[in-house]
Amino acid sequence: MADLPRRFFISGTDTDIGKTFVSALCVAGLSAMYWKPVQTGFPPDRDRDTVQRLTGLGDGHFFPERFCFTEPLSPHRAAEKEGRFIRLSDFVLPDSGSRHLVVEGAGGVLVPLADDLYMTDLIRHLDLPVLLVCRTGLGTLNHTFLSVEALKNRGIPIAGIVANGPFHRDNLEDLTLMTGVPLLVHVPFVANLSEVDMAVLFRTCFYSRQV
Ligand SMILES: Nc1ncnc2c1ncn2[C@@H]1O[C@H](COP(=O)(O)OP(=O)(O)OP(=O)(O)O)[C@@H](O)[C@H]1O
Ligand SMILES: C[C@H](N)[C@H](N)CCCCCC(=O)O
Ligand SMILES: [Mg+2]
Repeated sequence: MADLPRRFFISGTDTDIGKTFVSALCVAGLSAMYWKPVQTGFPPDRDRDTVQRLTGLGDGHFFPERFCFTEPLSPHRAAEKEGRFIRLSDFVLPDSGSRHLVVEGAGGVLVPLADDLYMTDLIRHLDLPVLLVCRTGLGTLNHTFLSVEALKNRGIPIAGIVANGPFHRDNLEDLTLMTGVPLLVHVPFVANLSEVDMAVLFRTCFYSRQV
């Protein structure tokens, strides 16, 4: 099984890349706790609810967001539109006890939380290793290499890459060979989410290595 730390931060190479989907996999497969520190576009978007729907787990697996903003924007702009301000001191990592803890970011690794405050600053503040979610197709090499460089340059440990989407052997090999970051797992595209058992899919993905 791909080694996963007890507590980790799921970031990605972009928004809409599959962080919540991969979070749901990990929460289901590890019976973990889930925390989305900053949610924008709520309502209607709430990743916490999506993870609960996909996993079928009870409220006890979910910590409340530290910030929810209405506008579906970058957190710094969403906060500004509500006259609010995000500071690092606002964030305290919740205690998940003996359970795994999955923390999901918003967008990619350098999304701004405020002027001169970025998602990477939050990751370092929480002192968590990163699972970096990327797409599998054309374009992922550049996006992933840029994200890996941003994390490495800030001394943020990367637990591994999660390649999310249709299988692409060359890209999956290059992603790890050219970054030195382990490819933890390839998550396939699931056509019918209503029929998938996320815990089973987690074990299928994380216990059997495809490349
Ligand atoms: N492997 C997959 N199979 C099927 N659908 C997927 C898969 N990965 C992601 N999706 C779908 O793609 C959409 C975007 O995924 P997701 O919400 O996880 O992105 P995100 O990175 O969490 O976005 P945000 O930055 O807003 O948090 C969702 O509708 C999700 O269900
Ligand atoms: C609204 C969206 N679903 C995310 N929650 C926030 C994504 C911020 C992306 C900012 C950017 O990289 O341009
Ligand atoms: Mg999400």
